[in-house]
Amino acid sequence: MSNDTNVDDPPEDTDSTGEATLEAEQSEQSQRDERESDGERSSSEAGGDPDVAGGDAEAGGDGDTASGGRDSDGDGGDEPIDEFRPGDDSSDEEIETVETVDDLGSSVDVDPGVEIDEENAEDDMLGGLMVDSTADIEVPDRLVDQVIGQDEARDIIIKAAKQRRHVMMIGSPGTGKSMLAKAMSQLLPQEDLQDVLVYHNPDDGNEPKVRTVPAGKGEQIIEAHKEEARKRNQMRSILMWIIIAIIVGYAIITGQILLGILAAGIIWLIFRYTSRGTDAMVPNMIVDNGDQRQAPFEDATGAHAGALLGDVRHDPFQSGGMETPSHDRVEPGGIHKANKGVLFVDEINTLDVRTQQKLMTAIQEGEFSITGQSERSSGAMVQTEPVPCDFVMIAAGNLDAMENMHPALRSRIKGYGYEVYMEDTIEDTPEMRRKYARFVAQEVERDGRLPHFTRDAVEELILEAKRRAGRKEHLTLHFRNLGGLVRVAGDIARAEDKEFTEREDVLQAKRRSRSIEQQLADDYIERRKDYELQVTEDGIEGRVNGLAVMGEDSGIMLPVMAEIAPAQGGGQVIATGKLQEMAEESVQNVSAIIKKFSDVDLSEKDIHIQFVQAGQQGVDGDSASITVATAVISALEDIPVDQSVAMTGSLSVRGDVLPVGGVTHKIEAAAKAGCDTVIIPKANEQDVMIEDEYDEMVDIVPCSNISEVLDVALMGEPKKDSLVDRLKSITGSAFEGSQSAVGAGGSSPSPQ
Ligand SMILES: Nc1ncnc2c1ncn2[C@@H]1O[C@H](COP(=O)(O)OP(=O)(O)OP(=O)(O)O)[C@@H](O)[C@H]1O
Repeated sequence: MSNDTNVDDPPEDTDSTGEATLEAEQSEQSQRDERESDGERSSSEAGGDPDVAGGDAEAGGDGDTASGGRDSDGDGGDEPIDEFRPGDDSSDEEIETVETVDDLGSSVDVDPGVEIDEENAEDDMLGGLMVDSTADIEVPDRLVDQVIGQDEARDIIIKAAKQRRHVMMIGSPGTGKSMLAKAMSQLLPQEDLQDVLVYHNPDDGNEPKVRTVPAGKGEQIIEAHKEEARKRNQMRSILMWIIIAIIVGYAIITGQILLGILAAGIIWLIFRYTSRGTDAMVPNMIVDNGDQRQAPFEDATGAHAGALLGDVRHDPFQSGGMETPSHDRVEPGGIHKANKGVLFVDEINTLDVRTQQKLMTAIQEGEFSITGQSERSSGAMVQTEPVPCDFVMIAAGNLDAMENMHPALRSRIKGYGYEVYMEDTIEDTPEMRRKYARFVAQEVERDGRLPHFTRDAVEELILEAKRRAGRKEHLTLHFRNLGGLVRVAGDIARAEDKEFTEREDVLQAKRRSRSIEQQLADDYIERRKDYELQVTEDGIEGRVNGLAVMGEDSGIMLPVMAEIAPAQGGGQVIATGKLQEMAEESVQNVSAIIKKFSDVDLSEKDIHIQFVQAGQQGVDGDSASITVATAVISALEDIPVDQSVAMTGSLSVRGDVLPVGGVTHKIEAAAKAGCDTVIIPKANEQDVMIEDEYDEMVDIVPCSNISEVLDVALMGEPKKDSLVDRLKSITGSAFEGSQSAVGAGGSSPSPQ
């Protein structure tokens, strides 16, 4: 045998030593088991345990033939395997040592690698970054340094990596949950990595043995076993041909040629049949970390039970020498491949309850046997010894995920780790804008084919990030969508063979990459125009152009109509479908004011409210409450509403107009629909980031009180003036005090 293999090389004396290799490994395994049962160690510590590694060396070198490949002291003795690391080999010199968490502060700020004009940083869209294009910006190597915003989540990831704690990240899609999980795997120490081998168990074929060895060692063991099997087969084959030659020779001499050929055939078959057993000696390496340069990252999102927990394949030939040995059919699950690394499960609630329970056991025990997942498969008969799965779990999802997740699993994560809510927006500061410029550089580098972005193009993207935040002086943290815009803009520039992606390309990309909701909303506006449902001229009593949000980034105009009729019994608010509740609330809010300025007794009236042509979408928040209030007051007082006005805002019982979300998209929708004036809550004034093209089309009127709303929206002096005066006298300016208590909610789940 060649001497350049390793400590596990089987000895020269093939047959006996072949057995010896396996026996030694197995006896070492059983010793280990005994030690484990004595509480001496757990399998999760196996990687660093010199006993195991030493035993391993013993196993391989049992025939005194441990080669000099790793025997650096030249004594021909056994080198303990735990001293072997992939990096030990001179051919592996280029392997970088992954920096560990100890090299990190808790909050890392990365130098963009360019000069900053501090004086003008505040006013500059790029926060004073003195660059001509993103090509001048340095992108940090480590993923954790590329994460923008989400400071709390980032600090927790760094801390959790140090302490090997589980983390649950809840938040909107595309805010960096899986990016942070990957970043964590770069922070975990690489030295702990292990290979996992599954062996045939001669005592019980249905309970394969499991053994862990330091990363890189598994490959050598497999090679040694294969070499051993090959040699044994070679010997058998020589023996077989000698016997066949003797039989054929004898047959020729005695003239019984046919009988001789038959006998030779039988001999050949017997040898073939029995030689299969030799291959069964080769272990099955189910986790191979030999080439792994960092702790493993396993994304088990949407994985079925087998992919997550491991499986044993079905064997259609279960007897007659045709069967595949059970250890060879063992497949690892994500939990096993993530051993010593990170297991990331997004939308954790989509895992079925049984799988979540098993995942819980795996987290608790740090090891989990592999068995066939399908009851009807022959794999279900097989159950391996426990396989190590000492991973850090990062569970992710949105708020629903948390509600539907197994409470005990959540408690495991919470009890042994951290929970963090991902932010949707971040304060707009010069430093942050510099990071957003770096984000563009990161995305260009990640894609690898896009032309770098000019300064103007980056400015336009940062402006879009502001716009998408829907909250004053904030930037959106929905980076996946923003990254999508970067890619579309880059693709446009690339298609035109440009050296750089320019502002014009970003503007074009914005038009092209409209969301489905935006496309629907535009289509909706067009169709309403066709049928003349959109009224944007004259005055109509009890009809108000309300505004709503569709999806995350588009607005829609939804007229509201009110009609007052004498009540049959007690007065009621009548609206259609699910909107009933919302209409009732709005009417209740306005009723206190109505009682003060009007003699009409609302309890004697039925108030009918119709959200014209509305589906359920867009009007489930309370942003339509000033719309409903205006429609009701107009119907009650018989004063027409100017149809060129659209409005959005929430109403307090005292008549204050409170802030709402999505004003930018709503204003744009009103402009598209042909309105001249849009009433918005005063508190939302700074959230307005409409595109230039709509600037000229509409007047934006911020209002803080219902009297101001009615002053703008109603027509027909002097009736209107007297109403507004009466309202002004009864509704104070309680607003100043109340607005701070209400968040704009631009990106919160419901306020629309
Ligand atoms: N905070 C961030 N900083 C920099 N880039 C980010 C950030 N968040 C997301 N990205 C970019 O967006 C891409 C998608 O993000 P990621 O897959 O981490 O989102 P997620 O929160 O896991 O979403 P989902 O829940 O839909 O899987 C990332 O690959 C990265 O390019």
